[in-house]
Amino acid sequence: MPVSDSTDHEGVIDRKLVDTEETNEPRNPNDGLPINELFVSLQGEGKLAGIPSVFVRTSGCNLRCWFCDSYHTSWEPTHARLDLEEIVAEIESYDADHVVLTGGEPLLYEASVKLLADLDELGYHTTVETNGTIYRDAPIDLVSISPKLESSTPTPERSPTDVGEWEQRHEADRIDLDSLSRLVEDAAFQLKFVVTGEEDLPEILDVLEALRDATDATVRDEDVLLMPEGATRTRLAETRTRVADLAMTYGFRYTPRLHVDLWNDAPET
Ligand SMILES: C[S@@+](CC[C@H](N)C(=O)[O-])C[C@H]1O[C@@H](n2cnc3c(N)ncnc32)[C@H](O)[C@@H]1O
Ligand SMILES: Nc1nc2[nH]cc(C(=O)O)c2c(=O)[nH]1
Ligand code: SF4
Ligand SMILES: [Mg+2]
Repeated sequence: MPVSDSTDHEGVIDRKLVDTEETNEPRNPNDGLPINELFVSLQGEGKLAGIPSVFVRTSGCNLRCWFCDSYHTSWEPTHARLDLEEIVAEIESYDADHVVLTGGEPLLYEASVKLLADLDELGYHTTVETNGTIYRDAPIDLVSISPKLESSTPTPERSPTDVGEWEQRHEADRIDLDSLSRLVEDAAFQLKFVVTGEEDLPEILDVLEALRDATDATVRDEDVLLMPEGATRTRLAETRTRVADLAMTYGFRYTPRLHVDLWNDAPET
């Protein structure tokens, strides 16, 4: 069960701790990681949906999707800085053998590599949720890549706050074929595209064609998942049937967002 109030759990993050340091700078892994939340839930998305998993959510992102369901890791980063030992101790206090490292963008940080190596040594199955723009050489059991389409780009009309420089930065950085190639070559992977409608499909086909040209790894259609855009039950109800139909039409896989069905947009779920 998700822990609704992290202060009830041993070794915890005080979610009220607000640290707005700039998080995109490389740091010494010994400095730990900026952690927005750490909780146990069911993996809600992708090939491993339904598996009890501990989620470690780093704060800070190099992109700014207008629809980001983790606003406090991207548009308004909020976190406590935890040592890797504290993070591992908190993970070990839960009864789960799957760990999902997510964010924000967890591969911004060299310390994520050290955390993944420590978890690997302890025998955990690790999934990394990443936007695919940054490659790091790390022991990962499943790299869950969610390349960002044009429909994710924030504009003054569809931005949760002042868009500033982010329309250009997001658009320039959202697809990096070199990183995508190296990520799919290194580990078992899934490509999980956030989809709103049919207009997203030509770009997905283009990204797949470019990736298949760029890599020797085999990218099967069953590794490609269409995920409905929606951070709330209400929004998902508008998108999911359309996206399921598109998966059938194009021969890709559909992934639900089980946690949204179960717990809507509650934190730590
Ligand atoms: C918050 S992101 C963190 C990891 C990484 N930054 C990324 O985007 O893959 C975790 C997952 O949530 C997805 N996501 C974020 N907001 C969403 C929304 N409104 N609807 C559907 N999926 C969303 C992302 O595409 C990604 O697969
Ligand atoms: N239950 C649950 N499953 C998830 N799978 C990926 C998530 C993420 O935010 O990366 C996520 C999440 O936030 N909650
Ligand atoms: S890349 Fe991920 S964390 Fe960053 S803004 Fe987009 S959905 Fe949010
Ligand atoms: Mg999430």
